[in-house]
Amino acid sequence: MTIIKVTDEAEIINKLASYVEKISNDAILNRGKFFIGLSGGSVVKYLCEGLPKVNTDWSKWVLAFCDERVVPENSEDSTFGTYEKQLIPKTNLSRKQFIVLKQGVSAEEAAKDYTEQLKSAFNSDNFKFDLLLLGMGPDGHTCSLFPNHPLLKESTLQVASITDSPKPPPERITLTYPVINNARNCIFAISGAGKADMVKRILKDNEDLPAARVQPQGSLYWILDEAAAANL
Ligand SMILES: O=C1O[C@H](COP(=O)(O)O)[C@@H](O)[C@H](O)[C@H]1O
Repeated sequence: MTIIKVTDEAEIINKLASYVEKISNDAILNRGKFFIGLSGGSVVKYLCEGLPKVNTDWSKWVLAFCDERVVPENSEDSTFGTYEKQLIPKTNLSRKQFIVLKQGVSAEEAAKDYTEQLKSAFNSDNFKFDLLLLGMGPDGHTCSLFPNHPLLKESTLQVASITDSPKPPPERITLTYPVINNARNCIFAISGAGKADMVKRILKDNEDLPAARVQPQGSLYWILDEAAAANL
C-alpha cells in the first residue's frame, strides 16, 4: 500500500490525474483497452476536474461504476447522470463507453443485468479492472459496502444489490470484494477533516472497516490531503 499525502483538494485532483494517465496508457499499450471503475460522492468532482487533463486514447476506455444508485439517470443521485453532464462534454468519451444501470427494474434485477453487461465487456467471467477509483464515507464505507452489512461477506455475486443502504438513496448496486480485490490498481482519494478520524482508524489502528478490506491483488494507493491525513 502506498500512502500519498498532498496539500489540498487541488493537489488530489492533479495526483489522481497523473496516476490515471500512467495506468490508462500502460493498460492500452499492453492490453489494448483500459477498464476503469468510477465511484460517486466526492470522487466525482475530482474526476470531472482531473480527467480532462489526462493525455490518453479515450477511444480505448471502458467505464463502469464501482457502485450506482438505483434511480433514474436524470436524478441528481445518479452517479452516471452526473458524469454524463460534467465529464463527457469535457473529454472525447461517449456515452456508449459507459456501462450503465438498466433503468426501470428492481435493484436485484439491475445487479444481475450489470453482471451480464460486465461479462460482455470483459468477454469473460473474470472482471479484472485496470483501475478502481474509490471514495470512503466518514463511516468507513466504500462503494456501497457499509459497516456491519451482510454484503461485506458476499463471496459469490460479483455485483450485488442493496435495498437498505444507510446512506440515501437506499437502493443501489455495488461491486463486491471478489471483484474489487481482483483489480490491478485501486486508488482511494480522500479529502477533508471530516474523514480524518476514519482515515486514522483504518490506516493507523487497522480497524476492520469496509474500506480496509480493499486489499487488491495489484497496487493500492491512498491519496490524502493534509486535513484527511491529520491524525496519521
Ligand atoms: O454513497 C457513496 O459514498 C461513497 C463515499 O462518498 P463521499 O462523498 O464521502 O466521498 C462513494 O465512494 C460511493 O461511490 C457513493 O455511492
